Amino acid sequence: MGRNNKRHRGNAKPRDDVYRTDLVDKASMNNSRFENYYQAQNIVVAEEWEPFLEALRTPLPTTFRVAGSRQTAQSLNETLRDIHVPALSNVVFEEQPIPPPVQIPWYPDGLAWQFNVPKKVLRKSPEFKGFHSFLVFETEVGNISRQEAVSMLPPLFMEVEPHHKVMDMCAAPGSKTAQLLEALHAQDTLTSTSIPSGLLLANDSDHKRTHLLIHQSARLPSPALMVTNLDASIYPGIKIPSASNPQRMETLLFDRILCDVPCSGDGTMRKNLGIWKTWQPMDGNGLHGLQLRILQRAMKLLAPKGRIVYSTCSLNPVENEAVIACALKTNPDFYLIDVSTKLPELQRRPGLTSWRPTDKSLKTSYNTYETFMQTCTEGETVKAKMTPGHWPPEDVESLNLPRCIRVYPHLQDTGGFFVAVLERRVAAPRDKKREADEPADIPESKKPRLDESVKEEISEVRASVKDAVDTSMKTEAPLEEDSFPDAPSAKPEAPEASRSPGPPKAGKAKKSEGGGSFKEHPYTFLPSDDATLAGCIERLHLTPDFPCRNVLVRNPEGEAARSLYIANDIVKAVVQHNDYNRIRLTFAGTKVFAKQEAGRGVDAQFRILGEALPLVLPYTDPATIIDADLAVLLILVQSHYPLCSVFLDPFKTIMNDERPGSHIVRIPQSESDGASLSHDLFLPIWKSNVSLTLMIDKKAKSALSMRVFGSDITSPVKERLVVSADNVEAAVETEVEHLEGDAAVAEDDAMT
Ligand SMILES: C[S@@+](CC[C@H](N)C(=O)[O-])C[C@H]1O[C@@H](n2cnc3c(N)ncnc32)[C@H](O)[C@@H]1O
Repeated sequence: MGRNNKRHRGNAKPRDDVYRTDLVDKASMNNSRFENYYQAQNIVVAEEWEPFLEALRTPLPTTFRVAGSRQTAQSLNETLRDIHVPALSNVVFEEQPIPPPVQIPWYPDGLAWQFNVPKKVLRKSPEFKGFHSFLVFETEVGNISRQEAVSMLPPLFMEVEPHHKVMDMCAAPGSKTAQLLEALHAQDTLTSTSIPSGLLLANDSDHKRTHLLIHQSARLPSPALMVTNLDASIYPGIKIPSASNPQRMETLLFDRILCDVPCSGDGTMRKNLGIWKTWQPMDGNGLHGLQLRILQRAMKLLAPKGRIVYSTCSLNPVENEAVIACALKTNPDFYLIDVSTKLPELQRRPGLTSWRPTDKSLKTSYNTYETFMQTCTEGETVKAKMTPGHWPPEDVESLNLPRCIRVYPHLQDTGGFFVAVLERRVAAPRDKKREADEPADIPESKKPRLDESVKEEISEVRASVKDAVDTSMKTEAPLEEDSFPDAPSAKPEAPEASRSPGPPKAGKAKKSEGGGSFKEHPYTFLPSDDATLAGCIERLHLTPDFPCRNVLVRNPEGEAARSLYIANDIVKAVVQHNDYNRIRLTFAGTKVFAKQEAGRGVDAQFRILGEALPLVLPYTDPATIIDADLAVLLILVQSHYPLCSVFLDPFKTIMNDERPGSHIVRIPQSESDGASLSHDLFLPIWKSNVSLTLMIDKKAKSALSMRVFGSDITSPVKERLVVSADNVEAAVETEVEHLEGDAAVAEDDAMT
């Protein structure tokens, strides 16, 4: 977003309105610097130039994807295809036909969609209004993710498998992290393990943004997730015990690394209109150094035969092909993979082999670094940002740069994007491990010999480290990406600097960028015979194969007090063998159990968190799962604390006989009285002395209600029980229990 980007707060017009391209005059979407620069680069052939510019000036469609690895994904997609799309197929608004949503042709299994409907239609057309509410609800519970189409590409090229060790170097706010997590969990079913053996380490140098990322990722709770807050360009080696000899420590190398680096973001102009006004070539020139250092660090951390995906939402070759070329030249055991047959429906253009950087003066673009230098007088500050690496190397043809992918707005009505997929040839693991271990400042004597131009590049890069850090916030994924127009905010207030891609900040590097004070609670794994844990396992009917040695707590005392988390073996190994302050570990694993007051005369005990149920279910004794039906579900969804006595038998008798505490109910796939459930549903409930509660949050309850009963039938506020003469005592008891219970949950939430 441009320098003059205004922030919108309080009663000001919401950002979404201001930045809608259909509300901004097309005539103001001009920038001769931009046009001259990109014409000089020949980024598209002459006949495509006008369609390219025209597409850039047209509103970007709304795009979303159905979250892939959830049990509900397929049936939700069917609901979209078979119910919503037909219902939206003949909508006419103010005498204009409005096209229904369509599937994005290249996205696997048809799980990604797009539609292009003005906000007015979403608000006023009854058909689209209903569809919009459906999207908002399903987004809030994590079944749908609003994401720009092109931003869905990098994770697809990663080809992540559940056993992979994956790193997302610049991860916040986390839309791609969520996709990577889904891929790690791709094999989840309710009968197989829900704990992948792999790892996803998501990192971002902005501390506040790492918390947004954690919030986003909570939609797919994963014991395989870790979040750190470091500068990716100097990411330290992480120690884990060697697989062959657990007494020996080795450096963790990753099978897959995503470098979705900070960039100038001119591929997002259809959405971030401020860029039209402010674009200038130094935006990209200034970021090249940081982008290169992040990619080079990723190369050091990659396992032999591993894969790196480098991506930007910039069209600028200086931020794209130039970075790839420099990185390949300094790391000859890497090469660009030919991915031309992957996602065959994706229309793309090849990477460039020639480009002509220019500087602030914009007088001309220059063929070579040498010509550029000849035009500069000594001491011109602008030179500091231009290095030989900004230009194509002499042997550019040998690097296979056309294997990079360029996506342009006019090809398939998307944003502009760049992706390169790099693989490491097999190399001696010993050397690779040592390189990975070394931080950025490798002693001169140990450095591999480099040719002169590369040496010069590196010294320039080092000289501009501070500068690059200042500019690193230039483009961050805009945070509204995750919600639909008019949707209530589902996330904490975003930090000011991250609301939109902003201009480089002058002055010192921000404290939060991987260097300031770090105040997170430590991570303590409980002994598997911990008495509280054993009690929890017994009460929740967990099977002996439940991985109790992987349960951790996060409080200064290291006690099983209010919340229990679970992390898989590799996350545990990283936590136990690395100082969490050094790697600025902000999050590890996922919360599965929380303590809850049980009511009068019953001890507080742990309950299963609704969102963690898919994780815990494979470890639950099936004989203890209580059968219910759509009539039971209707009452649980409609009321907050229905008395056991309001249900019909056999459910009523079963629940009356159950002890107070956490239980799981199963509602089989069925249809009745207009309600329809397309697959078996498992839900956590809580039994107090005399009543039941469905233990999922309000939004999840509403989304469930819409899905099964066709509308939101949940009670807007806590209803008071209708008290008749024969249930007055029970009703009073229920109210007291829930007041106690609510207080405990509120306290618990505040603690975690
Ligand atoms: C393009 S955004 C990433 C978007 C993210 N991958 C997603 O899909 O939601 C770039 C991110 O890089 C982060 N960043 C900037 N400089 C960094 C550095 N030196 N190390 C790590 N992260 C950095 C920014 O805070 C920003 O969140």
